[in-house]
Amino acid sequence: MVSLQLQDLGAAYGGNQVLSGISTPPLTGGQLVALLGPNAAGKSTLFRRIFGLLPGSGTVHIDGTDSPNPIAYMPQDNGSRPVLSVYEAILLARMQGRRLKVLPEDHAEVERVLDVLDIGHLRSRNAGDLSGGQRQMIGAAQALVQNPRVLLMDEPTSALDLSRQIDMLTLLQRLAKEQELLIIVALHDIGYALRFADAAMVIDKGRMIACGPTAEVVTAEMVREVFEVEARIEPCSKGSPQLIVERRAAQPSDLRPGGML
Ligand SMILES: Nc1ncnc2c1ncn2[C@@H]1O[C@H](COP(=O)(O)OP(=O)(O)OP(=O)(O)O)[C@@H](O)[C@H]1O
Repeated sequence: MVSLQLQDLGAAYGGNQVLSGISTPPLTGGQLVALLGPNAAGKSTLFRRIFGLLPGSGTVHIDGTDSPNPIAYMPQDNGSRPVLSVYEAILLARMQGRRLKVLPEDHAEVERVLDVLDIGHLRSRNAGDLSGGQRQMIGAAQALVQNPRVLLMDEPTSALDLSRQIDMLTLLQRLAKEQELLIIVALHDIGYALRFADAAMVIDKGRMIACGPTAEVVTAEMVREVFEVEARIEPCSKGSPQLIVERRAAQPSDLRPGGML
């Protein structure tokens, strides 16, 4: 089974150090892992560093696979290629790092992901003419069609409506289990992390705060410290944990004369 371990990763843009000392225990396939952190914490940068788009210190270890391209990365905004149809854009993603000749199995894979994501009706549309949510679904298709063992997805639900958010996270949870993939999703919705993720990584100001089983990592204390919000985590009537946000946590600056309190 695939496993990914980060050791002391760092990354910088120019002279600006954005990530440092990011380490994890081995994260094994079969799990959906939520990557959590406030705006500008370094989540996208961490994905770029793991995927090899950014140089930096430290090591990314991948074991348990002989795939030449074990990792796929879905960026926050996959941009658009107005000259391609949706089908062609997904096929192009499939061929990256493979070979020049398109084989029947490549077309079969494109058909498979169109079907899995229920976006077959978009196949002939111009990839540049899609809505934000449709573009996000195409981005997911472009990552899945590469048949990765490790899938990094940067806020894959941010542009989706409520039912599609649930569909997407349910699908990722199922794919992780059925195909023993390691799927890491950056999320802003901590409630979704509690509901869907087996494990969670929390980063803040470019540092790893916690990494482990979701129930151990996502606590009211962590939410207060990292997200500056007072919240409770309580089981809903069906027994699953949910986040109940009460208010913004008081900050030292709020206590100064003229501050919020
Ligand atoms: N291409 C870049 N050049 C210079 N600085 C960058 C670049 N991309 C990101 N940064 C900076 O790196 C820091 C981390 O950004 P990053 O996009 O990784 O955060 P994030 O956790 O994904 O944020 P968000 O939740 O807002 O998407 C920020 O201070 C950001 O301004």
